[in-house]
Amino acid sequence: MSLKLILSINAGSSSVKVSIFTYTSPTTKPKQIADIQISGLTSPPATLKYSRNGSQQIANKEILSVRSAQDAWAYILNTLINDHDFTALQHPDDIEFACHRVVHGGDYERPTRIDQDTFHHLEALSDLAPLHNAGALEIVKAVHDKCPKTTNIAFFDSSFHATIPAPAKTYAINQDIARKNGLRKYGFHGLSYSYINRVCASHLSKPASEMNLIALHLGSGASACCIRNGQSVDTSMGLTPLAGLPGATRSGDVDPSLIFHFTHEAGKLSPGSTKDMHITQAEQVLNKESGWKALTGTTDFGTISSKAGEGDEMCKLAFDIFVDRIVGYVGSYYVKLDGDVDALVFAGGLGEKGSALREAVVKKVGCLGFEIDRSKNEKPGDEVVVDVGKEGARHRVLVCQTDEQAEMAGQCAKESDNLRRP
Ligand SMILES: Nc1ncnc2c1ncn2[C@@H]1O[C@H](COP(=O)(O)OP(=O)(O)O)[C@@H](O)[C@H]1O
Ligand SMILES: CC(=O)OP(=O)(O)O
Ligand SMILES: [Mg+2]
Repeated sequence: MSLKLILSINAGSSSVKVSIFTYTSPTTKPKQIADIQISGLTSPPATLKYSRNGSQQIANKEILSVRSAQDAWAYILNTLINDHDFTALQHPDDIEFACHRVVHGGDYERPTRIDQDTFHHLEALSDLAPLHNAGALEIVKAVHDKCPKTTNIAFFDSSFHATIPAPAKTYAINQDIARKNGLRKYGFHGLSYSYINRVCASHLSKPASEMNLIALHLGSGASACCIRNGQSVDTSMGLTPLAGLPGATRSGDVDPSLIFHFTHEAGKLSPGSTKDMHITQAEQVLNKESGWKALTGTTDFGTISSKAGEGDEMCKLAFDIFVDRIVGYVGSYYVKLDGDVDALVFAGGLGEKGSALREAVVKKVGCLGFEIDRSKNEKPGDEVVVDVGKEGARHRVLVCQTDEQAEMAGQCAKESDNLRRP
């Protein structure tokens, strides 16, 4: 019999990333054997990258036909199955577990096997994560159809934030209605924060349960997380991933009244709604037509950052808005941690690649004891965690190559005996 595989699927708002792992037992760490991703879904043409056993097979191939998470998944599965040299994955039955990153998990606090009931519960949450859940569930359906023997497990971005205390997660609104409708802060990017906490703990030789971090996951969607003793005690996203920091197409926090002055049709159903997902014009505007795209015309922060450096006015404004909002969270979380901070951590596409952004943020929070080492910051290298702070500074600054797929695979292997279908 061939080796059993875990396939981890991460449907982000601008990308679909899939990693394939082998595993032998619940106590051994899964080994990544292939990684394939399609990114740039919000700034076409999308590009494909594929590597197997550490060697690159495809580098940045432009694929004009792919425009959605579903297209991306179909393209990825085809690429894997048609790679006849990928001997570990020759047949769909080789995949024992498919791990799906599901952004909004409502009250789910643990990874959950997806049966019909769970699927319907998650469908009901799609309206609360309009850039994510519906796409992820389409992929679940496709795996279910194409790989009938595979067990599908949902891993929730919101689970890591189940520890946020009441004052931080409660909105100051009528609590009867809040409870009835589940209106509270959930928080997202939790798979990433869980991974960041663990690998940074190992980098600093500290137990994961004693880590105090201000962690920034800055991707197409961006958030900040305050971690005390290895647990989330606050985060910037809220009921939905719209709250907090701006993103590629998201406004982040605005005065809630703003939308009624922006359009008189705020409450009407948006033409962007589908059979499975209902969103209002307000949600359409603030989730899909705002952020970097609205300010600069592009969702690629790499481009924005370099144009800002060349003096483009709107790109500079977008860059400065981001720095302004990020440092607001760093200051707030520094106070929540009573200044007892092991590190400020940058992760996610922009956090890992955006050296100018890191430099600008760290400079602004210099008064708290963070300092950047410019040469380390320019080229942090390929290690999972790298120090980019100045030696001798009061607090450390780290860059972490976060890996939501590895986080899911690790948790899946550990709990495989419980997650397997009876
Ligand atoms: N060199 C760069 N500098 C700054 N940002 C970058 C750079 N390269 C890519 N990015 C940003 O990273 C984003 C993708 O981040 P990622 O975390 O992979 O996205 P997702 O939210 O889809 O998971 C891109 O949209 C782009 O804005
Ligand atoms: C929650 C969220 O915004 O995720 P992503 O950054 O992957 O789009
Ligand atoms: Mg992401």
